Amino acid sequence: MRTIDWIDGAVVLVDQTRLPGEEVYLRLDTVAELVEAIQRLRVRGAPAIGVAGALGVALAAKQYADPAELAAAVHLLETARPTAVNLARGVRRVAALLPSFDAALGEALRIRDEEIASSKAMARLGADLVEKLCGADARLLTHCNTGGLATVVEGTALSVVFELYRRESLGGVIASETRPLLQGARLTTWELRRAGIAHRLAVDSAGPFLMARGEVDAVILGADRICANGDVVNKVGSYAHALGAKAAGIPFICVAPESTVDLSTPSGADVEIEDRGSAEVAGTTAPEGTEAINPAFDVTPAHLVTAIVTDERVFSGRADGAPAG
Ligand SMILES: CSC[C@H]1O[C@H](OP(=O)(O)O)[C@H](O)[C@@H]1O
Repeated sequence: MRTIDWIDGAVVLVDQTRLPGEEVYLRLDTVAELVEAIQRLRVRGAPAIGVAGALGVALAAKQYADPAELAAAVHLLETARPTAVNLARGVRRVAALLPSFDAALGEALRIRDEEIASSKAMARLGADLVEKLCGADARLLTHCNTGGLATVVEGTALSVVFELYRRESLGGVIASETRPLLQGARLTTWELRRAGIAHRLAVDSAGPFLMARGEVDAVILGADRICANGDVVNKVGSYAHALGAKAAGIPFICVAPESTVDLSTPSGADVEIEDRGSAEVAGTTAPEGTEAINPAFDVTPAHLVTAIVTDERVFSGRADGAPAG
């Protein structure tokens, strides 16, 4: 089953807030329902929300005949979450074909199919790189969730893990839990268990120490936006893992499709980092009224990134191909 798809005139997606306990599929018939799903992370992950936004524009074309209402719906989709470039990019690409519903849906389905193909290509390129850098049986640490749940099928960084497993060249996987929403603890473990891949869970802050202790051969994770200078914007905690990898002298590998590369954004300093508010961090743990700071993403500077694997290339340094400054 795909994470998200267009079925019988509606967007159908697995509600990731119900995982790992319940695999529940939602049928969304309105733009408002889809925007809520994106904002609540019922659907999440840069490529997946790019597909969601694209399909949402088709939904809008079906729902709104009035041009002003249609434009308002498109804006709600485009701004549902600010950091992953895929969302706004997918929305804008399909919105260019409005008001035709058929043209919009056709383009949205092309974006869906492109992400499916991207996952397969990243799996091959990424597994080749891990074997080149680490030899066989690499012990990998991964952060957040980058499997099929973050795309449509297979995933980005986790598609490399799946490919190494298929090649019988995977030495182990540590999934960091990824506070506060626990994408690693809830979703990556669910995907690895379903695939029959042995793994262990670790608290986020253990990552650098496990690397220093020689228990990790490479860090492999995804991205929400790769900037022109090669800075990687990804789930908060990625930067700490990158510092740990640098200190331990092991590779730090980012895996993301070209749809996540944004050459119009010069560096990570130019990216809006979504702050999701106190409640997700303070929750029921901290005393009532405790204020929390909750950036959902952080920026790993290009100099800490060993390599970026996309569906088309493997590179280090600048993403735009310009000479290093
Ligand atoms: C393959 S994209 C995965 C990427 O998206 C996640 O963010 P969120 O769960 O908030 O949508 C995280 O940054 C992952 O690395």
